[in-house]
Amino acid sequence: MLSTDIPPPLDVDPARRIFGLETEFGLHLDTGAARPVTPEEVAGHLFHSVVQWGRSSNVFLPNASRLYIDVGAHPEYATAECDTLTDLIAYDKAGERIVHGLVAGGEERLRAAGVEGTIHLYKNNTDSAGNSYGCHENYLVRRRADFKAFASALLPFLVTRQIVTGAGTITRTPSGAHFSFSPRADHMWEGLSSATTRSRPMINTRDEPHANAELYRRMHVIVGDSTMAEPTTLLKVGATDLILRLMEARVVLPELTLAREMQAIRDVAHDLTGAATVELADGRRLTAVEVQQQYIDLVRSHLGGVIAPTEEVDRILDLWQRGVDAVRSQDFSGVETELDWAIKHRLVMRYRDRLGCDLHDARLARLELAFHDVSPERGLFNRLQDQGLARRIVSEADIERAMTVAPQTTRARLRGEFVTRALESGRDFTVDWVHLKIAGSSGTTVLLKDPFRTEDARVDALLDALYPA
Ligand SMILES: Nc1ncnc2c1ncn2[C@@H]1O[C@H](COP(=O)(O)OP(=O)(O)OP(=O)(O)O)[C@@H](O)[C@H]1O
Ligand SMILES: [Mg+2]
Repeated sequence: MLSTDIPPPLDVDPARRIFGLETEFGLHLDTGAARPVTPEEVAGHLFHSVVQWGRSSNVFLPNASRLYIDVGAHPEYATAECDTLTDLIAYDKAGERIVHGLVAGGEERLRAAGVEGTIHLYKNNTDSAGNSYGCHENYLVRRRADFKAFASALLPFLVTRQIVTGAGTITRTPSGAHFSFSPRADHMWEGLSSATTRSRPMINTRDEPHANAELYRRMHVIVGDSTMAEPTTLLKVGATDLILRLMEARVVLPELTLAREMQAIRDVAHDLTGAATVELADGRRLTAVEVQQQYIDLVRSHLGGVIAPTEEVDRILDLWQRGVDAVRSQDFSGVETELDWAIKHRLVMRYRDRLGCDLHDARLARLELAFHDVSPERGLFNRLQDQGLARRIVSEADIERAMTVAPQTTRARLRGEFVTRALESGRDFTVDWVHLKIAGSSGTTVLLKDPFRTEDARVDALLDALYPA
């Protein structure tokens, strides 16, 4: 039986939103092995244990998140649907731990295949061959006829957001090396598109809401850098959410349409002084600092109106303002334990000074890579965080729980319970963002179109069906 009867949507608070983060990890094998080892072989060994229990290298986990190997042998982890930013951060961090948890088994399998080596997983955005991979942000928004114009209106914000939420990177050019705000900026080719790989847009407009398509769209932002520091992730998603809230309430945004988005995103990325200007469609020239300040001021002017004041909103606005101020004043000390680019900038510059080298030095490239290593022991970011040099938002207990238990306030709760119980029962099952199904049997499929629904009698029946009397 295919059960498509959907319960009526719950009375949904318009301020509630579903968030999800997808992260692709860089994979590298450090080995002196005599024979060549392809990334596919390494990925295969890394995912061996996953395939053992999940019968696939593309699975949904008991924490309701998705783990798979993407093209190019990049492991990808997509968080379950979260409806709070703190949950989102905890599930994002849980993903780093989960992929790191595969490393020891992968190395053992490699050893058995005659290859001694260390597997590194990097939560970064580019590899040494110049490939770019990303962190995709997903925001549930209400469906509207003018979605493309709506998405387009977000571009000036996204192009300039990197001065606060960029991951920071050493950029090497034939004429030297310099520190830039974002490694991803140079790999963006257009503003909007429904394709991802071929054209590399900032927003992917493919209409795949993973929800009731009459009510919702999924805003799929693919321009952002993967971020290590919890406050940076809070700001990246939190500030974007605030702008989306204003746009959904039909607040008129300041006229900031860019004349040439691709030129602008590169110019902003490569100018750490914040003095470079971008050209607007109306001929004005503004700095990224000025553009971001307009968005901050707009949000502030709607506090208490469209935007309910909360401690979290205060925290986002405070960090956003301090980030913009740091670029404006060129004194980065106010954000160097919170914003990824500033944390990395401080580390890189200290090593450069200590080594007496210039930014082109290969040792600094290795330092940058080690910053993104997800290993709690080897990862430099993780070590800085342990030393109190990177601030936290969530607790260790939150992250540990997020590794095995689904978010309880969204549809993910139903998926998490189904996956957990189906694995316990030993029954075959298939799951995606909107379906739960016990394989074989009578083929019962439950369609979960409402991402906010946490209770469902059809899922209870499905759970019962896992253990036939
Ligand atoms: N209705 C929804 N609105 C917003 N985000 C959602 C919704 N449903 C699921 N998500 C989130 O969207 C992300 C989907 O990740 P996934 O990697 O499967 O992306 P995709 O764009 O569908 O596919 P692919 O990466 O294969 O192109 C997850 O983080 C998930 O939590
Ligand atoms: Mg994905």
